[in-house]
Amino acid sequence: MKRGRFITLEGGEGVGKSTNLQFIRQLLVQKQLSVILTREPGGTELAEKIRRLLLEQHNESVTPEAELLLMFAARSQHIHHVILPALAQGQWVLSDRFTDATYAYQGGGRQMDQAIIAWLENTVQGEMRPDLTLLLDAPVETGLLRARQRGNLDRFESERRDFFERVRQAYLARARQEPRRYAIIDASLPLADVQEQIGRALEAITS
Ligand SMILES: Nc1ncnc2c1ncn2[C@@H]1O[C@H](COP(=O)(O)OP(=O)(O)OP(=O)(O)O)[C@@H](O)[C@H]1O
Ligand SMILES: Cc1cn([C@H]2C[C@H](O)[C@@H](COP(=O)(O)O)O2)c(=O)[nH]c1=O
Repeated sequence: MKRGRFITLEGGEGVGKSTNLQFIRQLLVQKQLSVILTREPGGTELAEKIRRLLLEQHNESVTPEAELLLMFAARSQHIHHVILPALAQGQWVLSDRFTDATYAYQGGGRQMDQAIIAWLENTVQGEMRPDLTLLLDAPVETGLLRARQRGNLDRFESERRDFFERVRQAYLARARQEPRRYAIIDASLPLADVQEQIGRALEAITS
């Protein structure tokens, strides 16, 4: 059986990942592809519990190292119980965030050493990497305004603006380093224009 493809959707807070995940699913289904939607941190029962620990506010501060290790603990469960089995069955896997988010949030936002992230990436994932990554990029203020309209802020959404500026720049730097895997989508435009760009980016991988 032909192995499925692994597509990830990345970007800062409120840039429209959840909204466009459904749109991408429809595009792939129209092409007769079998698709599963998933997310990080999360995607399995245990990984979703870790997600709750990561996103909720705590009375004690969370160290950057604890945060980083929890991200990769959840990722290991997700890869072995969901992503790899689905790809082996020929399904296409569409994930709302993956390891590029770790480089952006823990590497860029928290300013952790990229070499440590790369070591964890290689240890947990081996050679497994996404086939295509769509980076929804918008000015920090645009995304935060959209996200904050939803109400309650989680532990990440409560960060300061300079944190999100570093996240955005880290994402853009990675996208420029790996232009064959990444498509940068201007997510500040109206939804129809965003989806036109996404449709074009998917053409190459689906045709
Ligand atoms: N291009 C767009 N123009 C205007 N509003 C948009 C656009 N895309 C999404 N939105 C709106 O912005 C809000 C945030 O979108 P969405 O939840 O899809 O973002 P997200 O990236 O998944 O957010 P988060 O990372 O915080 O979970 C929603 O209310 C959505 O309807
Ligand atoms: C995978 C991953 C995620 N994060 C952060 C980014 C977001 O603030 C939350 C996830 O919530 P959302 O609904 O997807 O916005 O987690 C991170 O810091 N590092 C990661 O590797």
